[in-house]
Amino acid sequence: MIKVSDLSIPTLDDVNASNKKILLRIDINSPVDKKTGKLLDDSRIKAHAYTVKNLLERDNAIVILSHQGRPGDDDFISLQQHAELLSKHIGTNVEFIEDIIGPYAIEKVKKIEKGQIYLLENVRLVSEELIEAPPAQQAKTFLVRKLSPLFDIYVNDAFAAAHRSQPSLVGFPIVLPSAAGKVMEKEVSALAKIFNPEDSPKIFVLGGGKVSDTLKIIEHLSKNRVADRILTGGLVAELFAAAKGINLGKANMQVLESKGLLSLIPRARKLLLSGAPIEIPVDFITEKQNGEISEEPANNINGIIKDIGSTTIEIYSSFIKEAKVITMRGPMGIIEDERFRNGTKSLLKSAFESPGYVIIGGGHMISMVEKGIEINENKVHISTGGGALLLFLAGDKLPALEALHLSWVSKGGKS
Ligand SMILES: Nc1ncnc2c1ncn2[C@@H]1O[C@H](COP(=O)(O)OP(=O)(O)OP(=O)(O)O)[C@@H](O)[C@H]1O
Ligand SMILES: O=C(O)[C@H](O)COP(=O)(O)O
Repeated sequence: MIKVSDLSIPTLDDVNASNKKILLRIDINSPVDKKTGKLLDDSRIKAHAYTVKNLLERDNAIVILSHQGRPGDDDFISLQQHAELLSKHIGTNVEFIEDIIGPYAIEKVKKIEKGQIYLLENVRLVSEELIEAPPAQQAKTFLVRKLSPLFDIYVNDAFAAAHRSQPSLVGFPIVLPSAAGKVMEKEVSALAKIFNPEDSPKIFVLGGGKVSDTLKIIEHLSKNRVADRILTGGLVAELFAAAKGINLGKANMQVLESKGLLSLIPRARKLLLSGAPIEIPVDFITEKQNGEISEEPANNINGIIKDIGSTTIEIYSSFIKEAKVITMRGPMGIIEDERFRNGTKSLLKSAFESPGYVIIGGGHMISMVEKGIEINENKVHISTGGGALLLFLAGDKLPALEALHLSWVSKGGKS
């Protein structure tokens, strides 16, 4: 049992997860190379392999659900590659089932035997999965009604998706005995232990491309007064620069417009005016149409913004070195291109060298942590979460954790 504020979260040891048919929700949403469609990083797959192995050792039959990307985006792809990588990390074959709730999947799941592992297709192909609603409502979806009668236990290991109130995350705990998996347990207990609200200064380094989500997170961090300083990069920085009235040039404003981000400017401006401790880069690495790469001050931009500049790196690094806790999510630049990785790499280096505690989250950010470097677990927590991690640190109750709590108390705290 894990206690998170007033929530009681059951673990695998609380639900007798042996010799059972288990529905396991994981989050193996991974960065994808736009050109080749290949996965760029398998950190999340590796992390969840540990839970699957644990369930396998307990003589269970395991059916796995996960999502990848969002409909309409380049990284909204099949889970075929994920099944291969999961097999590699577990050391046992994970059969990929190209179906979710159709007759093929249902027949396969009915016949699954102990020791077998199936990975169903990307759950976001089921349109219901994209609608957020309270657990009781999600329990009535086709997804939950079709799959739940085929299982004994539901295990939620998807910490990285725990901030979404989607059927695969909050619907099943209403109808099945449920528990947190090993990754969920490790994340929640580690973060609760290391993240002391009293420790300051707390610095958040927030970049990447999920601007709308990050804006919401900054609103929460600011409202709950959790952050002493928020260092922005990536498209998040561009939004705040535009909100501050900095002229980023026509081409960059067009990038913001094409991503539907201009409508977020009033909210970003409100945060700035309310005194939220948001820092904006003073220079950027840009690329012109003819391929020329330059470093330009924020108030005189001619190319397209691709990374933060060297003065920004210097200033941000000095803040990072003074912090007690540094949380980083979302890269500073377009890291898919090697030429624009320097900002992210340099800030990661500063964080690892700083005396403060470092929490790193988000698929792209994790992929930038050098493979093979020694991580001191007493000083660094590499989280599988991105948005979920930050909302958890902001003090929000995550819907998936609330649903596990509901499941537990509805059974009188018994399995
Ligand atoms: N200036 C920029 N302009 C456009 N895209 C950018 C810029 N800076 C970063 N990005 C893009 O942001 C994307 C990563 O952002 P994202 O918010 O998904 O981070 P993440 O670490 O993967 O977090 P999560 O796992 O929570 O999604 C990359 O594809 C990168 O190219
Ligand atoms: O990468 C993430 O943050 C999680 O997989 C959740 O994905 P989402 O932001 O598309 O819901």
